[in-house]
Amino acid sequence: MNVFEGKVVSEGMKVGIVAARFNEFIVSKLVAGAQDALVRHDVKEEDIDLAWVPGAFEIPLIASKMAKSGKYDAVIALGAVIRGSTTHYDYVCSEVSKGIANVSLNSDIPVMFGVITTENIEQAIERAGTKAGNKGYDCALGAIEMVNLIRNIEK
Ligand SMILES: Nc1c(NC[C@H](O)[C@H](O)[C@H](O)CO)[nH]c(=O)[nH]c1=O
Ligand SMILES: CC(=O)[C@@H](O)COP(=O)(O)O
Repeated sequence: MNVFEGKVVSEGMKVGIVAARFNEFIVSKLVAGAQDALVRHDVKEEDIDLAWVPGAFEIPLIASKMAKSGKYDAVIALGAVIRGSTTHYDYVCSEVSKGIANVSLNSDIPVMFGVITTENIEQAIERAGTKAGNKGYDCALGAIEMVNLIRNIEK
C-alpha cells in the first residue's frame, strides 16, 4: 500500500501570512507563533511575507491575492473573532471560514484557517500562546505538512 504523507520539514518553502488587525493584541501572538514554527522548521525568514488587513472579513480577498500570485507554496490566515453583543459575530465567522475554504480550493494551494472564533477574550488568550497552545504555530506546521503532502502526490 502506498501511503502519501507530508513530513513537517520544509525545503525551499515560501509562505504568505494574512493577519487581521482587529483584536491585534491576540492576533500579533498568532503571527509570532506562526513565524516561530516556520523558522524552527527551516523556512527562511526572507521567504515569509506578512500582510495585515483591517479585520477577519477582509482576509479572504488578500488570501486570494496571495494564493493566486504564484509566489507562495502556502498561505496562512490569522485572526481573532470574539463574540460581542450582536449577531455580527455569526456573520463574520461564517463568511470568513467559507471564504478561506473557497480560496484554498480555487487556488490549489493550502490556505490554513488560523482564525480563532471565541465566545470571550479569555478563550482567545488561551489559544494565542497560553494553556490551549498557539493556533498560529499549529497552522504553520499544518501548512508545511500540506505542502509536502501535495509535493509527494504530484511527484
Ligand atoms: N468584530 C470583529 C471583527 N469585525 C470587523 C470585520 O472583520 C470587518 O473588518 C468589518 O466588518 C469591515 O468590513 N473583525 C475581527 O477580525 N474580529 C472581530 O472580533
Ligand atoms: C465579532 C464582532 O463583529 C463583534 O466583536 C462586534 O461586536 P458587537 O456585536 O458588540 O457589535
